[in-house]
Amino acid sequence: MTANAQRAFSVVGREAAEAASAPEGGTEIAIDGASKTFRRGRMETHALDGVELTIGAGEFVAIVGPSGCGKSTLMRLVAGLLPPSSGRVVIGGETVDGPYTNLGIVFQKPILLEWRTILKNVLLQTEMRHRKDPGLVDRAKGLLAAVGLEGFENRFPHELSGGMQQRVAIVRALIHEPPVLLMDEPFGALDALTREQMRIDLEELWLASRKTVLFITHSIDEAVLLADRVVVMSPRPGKIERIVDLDMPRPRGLEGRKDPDFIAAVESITQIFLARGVLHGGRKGPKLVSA
Ligand SMILES: Nc1ncnc2c1ncn2[C@@H]1O[C@H](COP(=O)(O)OP(=O)(O)OP(=O)(O)O)[C@@H](O)[C@H]1O
Repeated sequence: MTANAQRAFSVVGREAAEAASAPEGGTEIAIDGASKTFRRGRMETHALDGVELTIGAGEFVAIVGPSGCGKSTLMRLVAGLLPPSSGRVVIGGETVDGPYTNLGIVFQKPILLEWRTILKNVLLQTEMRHRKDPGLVDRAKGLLAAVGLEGFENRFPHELSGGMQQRVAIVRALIHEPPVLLMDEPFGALDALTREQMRIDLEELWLASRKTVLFITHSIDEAVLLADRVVVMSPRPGKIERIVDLDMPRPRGLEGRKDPDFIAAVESITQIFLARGVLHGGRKGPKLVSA
């Protein structure tokens, strides 16, 4: 699958660019002082507080933070699915003021339509956008093959494992060649081995297409192995606590874990969570040091 994915994705990217003038690579995302407070009656939840972050075109940024710190809320602001209470999100120079469609989203659950085949689940994305570019079916098949699903095009979701279904969800998010990919805990529901493989495959897909990726995860390891920068968020109301730059060579694959920079980055993020009381070392665990 490894060499296959590279090949299929660069071919798919080239064909898409030729057929639909879709941009290769990503688009810059600027989050400009975004805050969000949810209100219901007299109840207020201050979910996000003044988040300031620019994600460069083609950059892979991961966000880690404790449960409830506003990670999904931030993603929904970027996608235009929620309006910020203050501040704004700008994608490719355009202020987001409603659902932003030139992106792909992958959630923790694949959310496939049981009555549609795998191929038709993927093509749903293009049907909703009224896209009729030539070669769409071939492109969908190429992407499915690139994620190891050749021969499953005419199967139904219940015939696939959880990991395979999540691969379909990733293909569905990529079929319209969006310059931006938002991923909210995409591997959170998978077993550890499948999750590891998905992580390796995602890095390859990204290397071949260089989309701008915003990736939310609870796993420090996953964030460090995948990202160019890891954004560490504070407990609610979520603020950016620290941004960790990662300059490890790619592809990081399985070997990435041996890199001294990986070990140092995981340690430094763990210390931030220990210092904030998000993690506890246990009796034999690491001592709490102030981060
Ligand atoms: N639609 C909503 N109405 C009211 N409160 C909400 C809404 N969506 C989220 N919240 C609240 O905002 C806060 C942040 O939620 P959010 O889902 O963004 O956190 P998260 O960091 O993604 O959490 P997790 O890691 O557990 O998925 C939480 O306190 C949540 O209860």
